[in-house]
Amino acid sequence: MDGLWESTLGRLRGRLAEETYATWLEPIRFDGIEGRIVRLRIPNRFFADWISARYLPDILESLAALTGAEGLDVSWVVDPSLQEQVTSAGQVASPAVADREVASTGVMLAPGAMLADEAMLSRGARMAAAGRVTARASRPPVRALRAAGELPFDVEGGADRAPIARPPVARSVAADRVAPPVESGSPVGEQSYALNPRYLFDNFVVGPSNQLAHAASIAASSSPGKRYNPLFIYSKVGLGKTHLVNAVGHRVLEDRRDARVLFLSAERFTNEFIWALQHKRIDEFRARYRGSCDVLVIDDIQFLAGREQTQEEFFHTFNALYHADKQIVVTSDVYPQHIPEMQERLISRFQWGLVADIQAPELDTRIAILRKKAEQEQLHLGDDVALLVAQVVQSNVRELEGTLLRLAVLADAQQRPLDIELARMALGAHQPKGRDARQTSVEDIQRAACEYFQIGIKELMSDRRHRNVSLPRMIAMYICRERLDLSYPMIGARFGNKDHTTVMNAHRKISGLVESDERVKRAIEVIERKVGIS
Ligand SMILES: Nc1ncnc2c1ncn2[C@@H]1O[C@H](COP(=O)(O)OP(=O)(O)OP(=O)(O)O)[C@@H](O)[C@H]1O
Repeated sequence: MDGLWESTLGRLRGRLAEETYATWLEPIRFDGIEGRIVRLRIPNRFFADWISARYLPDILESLAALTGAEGLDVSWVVDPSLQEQVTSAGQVASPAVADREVASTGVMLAPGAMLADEAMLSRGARMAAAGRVTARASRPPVRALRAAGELPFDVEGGADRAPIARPPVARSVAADRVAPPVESGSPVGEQSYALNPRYLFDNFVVGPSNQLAHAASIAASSSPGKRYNPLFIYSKVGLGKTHLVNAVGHRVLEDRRDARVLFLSAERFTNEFIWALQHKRIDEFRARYRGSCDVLVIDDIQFLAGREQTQEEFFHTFNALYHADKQIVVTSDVYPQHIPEMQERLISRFQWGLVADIQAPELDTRIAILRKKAEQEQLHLGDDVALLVAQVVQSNVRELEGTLLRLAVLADAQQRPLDIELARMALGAHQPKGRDARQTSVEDIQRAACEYFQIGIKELMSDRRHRNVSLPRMIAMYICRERLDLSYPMIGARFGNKDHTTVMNAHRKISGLVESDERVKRAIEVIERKVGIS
């Protein structure tokens, strides 16, 4: 368990100032995971809000990647004995009082708020970490945070009536205790702190499955607001939408350091909107999203489904930005028309610019992603292990990365190299066995066939009857029929809408040749081996 927590912290450590790390992360005690609940002990309640606002998504993401658990949530336990560690980091504290009083004043620090410069971490915040926040003393730190651009609004006025800071729910903020947003304020490009620093174009692997979305993202970021506005990217979960749109934000800031880039989830947009309404701060909210923003990136827009009032607000935000030539980037898990309970006028606006999808990556792209990830994590990854993992995990890049990291942790725990034996042992239960090739896709087979016969995918899909093309096509169809659980019409549809009789004929013909023609037999063997179903 300790190793798991250490690995999790290790991933955060490199990205934070040493002082920040020592102040906020070192004092946390990890008491394990029960079911989906991660048990964390903290010195005082302030930690719960602070960590939630800044580090919790990353912590949970790491834990999920390392353990394979999904939908993790946190249970916080205040343990005043940990206060010592905080104070020994250079603070003076009166812990128990502070903890009780922070809870009772209900001063709430923006769960989910955008990151302020860690290096600018205010003394007030550190005092709060050290428990020096009392009912009255809580105000200076909040003011200090505001001054440092870490809190947007004056939360002091409503402190008496403000909701009590409850243990936050990871990744979702209940609408009745939504967080105030962080205001822009000063330093150049400070809005970029909302962007995930790991999600760059440089470490995004491009393949046929994401080429269009990638190219459109590059174009949108090189001339924001001019081409592809809005840019709408959709895909199933874990295929790189968030990564790409973060990369757009980073690229815009690289080109123009003072650009105001706002990145947030639609959930957060909703929560801030409700908060602003409740606290009569709607003008500030609008100024932020309509007036002082050059690029607005909204992740997971489908979250607005059925939320009429927020959709209305977003509609006006969209119009204001669009007419001011500001870039809008939106992601979704489905095509605009398929988002349920979404206003027609929004759906049509989403299609004004460019709509690009990301498909599940092909085998080669999956392998390249694994290599890139291994390079980043400084893991030695043999070709055979990369191939095996890429064959086993096909439909979700997050899962692909998680599998690799789990193997690395396992190798570490067993003090042995991350080699094919270990990978086979660990992934054994998931390996395609014999003719069970559910993990292999038609596209994988098509690509492998094209590679073997040195023809292009377009030719394979075409109606050309020249033997150089028709033989590879028939062989690919034959393998699909033999190895995948697909009907003739289904296969035909995936080969450029061919009739099912074409597939039947191909299957019959190759079934005959496989016995008599060594070259055909060999081609089938090699292609099947390449896609992992030999
Ligand atoms: N082409 C790629 N190259 C490198 N890494 C990738 C690629 N695609 C996805 N990833 C990685 O996979 C993980 C999941 O990606 P991301 O969070 O962007 O997916 P998503 O589509 O936004 O998922 P969700 O729908 O769950 O929000 C991230 O760690 C991301 O860096």
